Amino acid sequence: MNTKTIAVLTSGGDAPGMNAAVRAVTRTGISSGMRVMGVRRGYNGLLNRDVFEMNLRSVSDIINDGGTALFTARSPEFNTPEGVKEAADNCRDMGIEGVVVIGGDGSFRGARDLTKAGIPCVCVPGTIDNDIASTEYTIGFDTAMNTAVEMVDRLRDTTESHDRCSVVEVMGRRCGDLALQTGIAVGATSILVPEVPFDFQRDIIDRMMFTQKTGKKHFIIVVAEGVGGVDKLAKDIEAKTGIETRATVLGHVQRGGSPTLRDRVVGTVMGYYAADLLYRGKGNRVVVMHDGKITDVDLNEALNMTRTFDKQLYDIAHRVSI
Ligand SMILES: Nc1ncnc2c1ncn2[C@@H]1O[C@H](COP(=O)(O)OP(=O)(O)OP(=O)(O)O)[C@@H](O)[C@H]1O
Ligand SMILES: O=P(O)(O)OC[C@H]1O[C@](O)(CO)[C@@H](O)[C@@H]1O
Ligand SMILES: [Mg+2]
Repeated sequence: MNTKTIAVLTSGGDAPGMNAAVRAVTRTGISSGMRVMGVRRGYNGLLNRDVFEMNLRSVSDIINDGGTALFTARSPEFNTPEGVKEAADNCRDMGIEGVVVIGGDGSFRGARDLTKAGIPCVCVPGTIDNDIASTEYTIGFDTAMNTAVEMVDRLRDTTESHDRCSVVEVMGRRCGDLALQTGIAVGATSILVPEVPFDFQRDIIDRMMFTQKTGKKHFIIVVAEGVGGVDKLAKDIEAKTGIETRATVLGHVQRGGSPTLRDRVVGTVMGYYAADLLYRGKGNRVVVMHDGKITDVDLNEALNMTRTFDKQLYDIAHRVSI
């Protein structure tokens, strides 16, 4: 049986490209003959019934916007058995037969619970962290990487002018992908990620001293948020090397901005795919990128997968930063 009324929401941290996905879900759903409801502020919108019917023009002029036009939230109220039941009851009451959830791993766990409570969900990976095991790519990652690179390039100008060292923290709570890609692109002397334990002397100081001997006078150390501690690290580096060192946390600036071409295109294709799955009566799925192609996997299986960090790329990064 085809789903006749579906809803779409964005949840967790916003990510550039979420709007492209919302737009594609809406237009694919409507052009397939379904009603499409927009839910504001993630799972909170299901609890508060903050839901409105979308038309083809509801999603005009958002493909180029950062953030999410549906707003987002982290909802502790939903993350309880009572909250999930209330959200599912509200969906039934409002005639919502399936939900597209655009968000990160936490949002996917919420979608699994909502599916179990009788409302089939299809998940779309939208997070700048790229930390979802079932997919090679999450919407927002490319824009965030490019923003981080632009910001570190600016830091490099001042770092170089002063013969200093800059320790810069990029986002990524439990995932070093953003740090790794950014670190490579800015030629960082060291990249610290939560997936690979580091030794302060061997992986930072010795590297700085080695490159200094061959004439290097300024240094960039990229640190993932999941490693943290950049202020202390900067002090320790300065104390050990005598090189003036500054710490910078890039923070939420990395989540904003107009999405790159890649995030608009991947967001569009994943959104289309998600609405089409619900149209074909398929729930409990995650839309993923696998070998560069968009496909789907079972939601429970997706949540049981473990992510592998690209250690080979990490090693290459350090081989060439000497
Ligand atoms: N284990 C869980 N069971 C049910 N719902 C959950 C669970 N974990 C998270 N959620 C719901 O999903 C919301 C978003 O989760 P979370 O804050 O972890 O962000 P996310 O989707 O992982 O995105 P990101 O990490 O990219 O910011 C939570 O506020 C909560 O409502
Ligand atoms: O916006 P908040 O709640 O401060 O969350 C920050 C977290 O969200 C993320 O940006 C992912 O969306 C993480 O990289 C970061 O740890
Ligand atoms: Mg998450």
